[in-house]
Amino acid sequence: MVEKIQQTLRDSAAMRWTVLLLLAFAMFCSYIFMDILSPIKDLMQSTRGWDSTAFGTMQGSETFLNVFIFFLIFAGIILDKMGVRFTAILSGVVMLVGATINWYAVTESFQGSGLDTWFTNNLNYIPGFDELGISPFYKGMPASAKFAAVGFMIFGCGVEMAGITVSRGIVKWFKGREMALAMGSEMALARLGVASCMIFSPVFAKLGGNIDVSRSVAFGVILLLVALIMFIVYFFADKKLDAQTGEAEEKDDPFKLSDLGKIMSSMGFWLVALLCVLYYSAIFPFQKYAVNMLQCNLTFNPVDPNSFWATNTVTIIQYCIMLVVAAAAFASNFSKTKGMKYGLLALAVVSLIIFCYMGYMRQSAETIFAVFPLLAVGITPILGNYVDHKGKAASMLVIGSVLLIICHLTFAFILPMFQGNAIGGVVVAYVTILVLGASFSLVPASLWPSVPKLVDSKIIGSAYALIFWVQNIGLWLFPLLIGKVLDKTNPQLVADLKSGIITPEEAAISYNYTAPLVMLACLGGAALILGFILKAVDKKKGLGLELPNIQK
Ligand SMILES: C[C@H](N)C(=O)N[C@@H](CCCCN)C(=O)O
Repeated sequence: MVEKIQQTLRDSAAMRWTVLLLLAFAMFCSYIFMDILSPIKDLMQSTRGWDSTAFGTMQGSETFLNVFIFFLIFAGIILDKMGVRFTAILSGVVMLVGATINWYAVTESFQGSGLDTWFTNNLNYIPGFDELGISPFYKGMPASAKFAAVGFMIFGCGVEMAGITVSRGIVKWFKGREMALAMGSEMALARLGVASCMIFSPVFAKLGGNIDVSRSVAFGVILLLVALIMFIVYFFADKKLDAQTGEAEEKDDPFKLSDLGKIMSSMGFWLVALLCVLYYSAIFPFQKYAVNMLQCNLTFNPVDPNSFWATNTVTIIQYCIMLVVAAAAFASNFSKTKGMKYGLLALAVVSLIIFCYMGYMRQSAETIFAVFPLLAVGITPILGNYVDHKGKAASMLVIGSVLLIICHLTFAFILPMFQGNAIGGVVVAYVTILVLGASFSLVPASLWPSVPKLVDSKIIGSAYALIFWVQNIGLWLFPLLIGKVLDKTNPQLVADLKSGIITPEEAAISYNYTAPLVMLACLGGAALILGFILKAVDKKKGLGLELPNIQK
């Protein structure tokens, strides 16, 4: 019996974790591309003429096909019918195709091309969608932003498909083993991707002293090629596993439309799905504007371009320190002795302080914001472990929502008070970003492992597809809304920009972000109310959300 169990690939811890590394690294690359333009919003405005509405519409287009053409629901069906390895490769190809289109749209070669002319004159109106104000294009949107939106829509189909596929892949390889830790680790690596893109995207855009935003996107495209290679390697490992087990597990529970009905009749599922859309709408769309929000609210003293702090060597040193923070915090999860655990945590904290100091010395918003996903890298697996052994997932959702509200209100009302105070502003920004990072660990670490408690295990794939679909509605709407609210609440700035009183460069860093931030805090408020309702429903119906995943 023992001999038979040890014959399969997933029974080897090394093989299992290697497979996880392949999947997680593919997601790391995908998350880099997802936010590749976020830290260079100002450059998109100054070099490509994308105002906040154009930027927000383009960023929001990522989820358009998933939401309105129900691609995510089809992705769930494809996943259940065709299996994890086929869908993984398909999602990798779709991401790469979309990203390549997105890259071409922001290159110099696109400017003045036939496609540029065509997109300038067309796609100004999508019948049906336009009347509802939900079109991913609008009259006057720069052609490069429209074509980039087409690419980003396709990429969005691939990346969300990859998200549910990777979750199911992890279940396939880790079920009955360290599944929560594996999921937490995968999310941690994805967060490291976001931190990496915050640091490297502006570096590539400004490489060699001349600005070219397409270089950053090209960097993202190359990484997506690497992601595809990871999925191809995974394909062979997964095929070998199926050959060993003699089963095609992914086909055991085929997707049926009636499954959707079963999921939809679960109140707990809806509360979690709604909480998910509200919470994530206040995080991911914010991430796309956060760097610009800091540029607009903090006073940066220009760093001498010839100084040590302006060199790319510092970027690389800072990135290495970031890796030390992440690795030390992550490794502390596995340390056998208390001394080792606290030693690693102390190393993580000291490295984090050095990282923050370097961010301050570099006087750049993107390196300051890079600390946000970093904290999540370190503590998401720790919190996942906590949920596994101690439970309290619903309480963690509530605490995460409270922290979210506090952070957005601090950005809206307290940070602007420090304008002109270079050190005070950066300190408030760092503390708030770190607290937001803690919130972004509490919620994902407790939300995703709660889903299996709410629906039958046979329909978990469809449940993830449905929850992603609901969440994507918010991820589509809110980047767009933030952009629109920004332009509407800064009428003087928009008028001055139009009449040439201020340059696009000046305009790009002069927005007042109060209104969008209050809007995001309200989302947190709604998530908090749902969190309390969920806690009450959990208590009444005994959903088990506060119980540990691993029962002793
Ligand atoms: C954006 C995406 N739909 C999402 O929700 N991502 C989650 C992770 C979901 C679990 C993936 N294996 C996130 O917190 O990044």
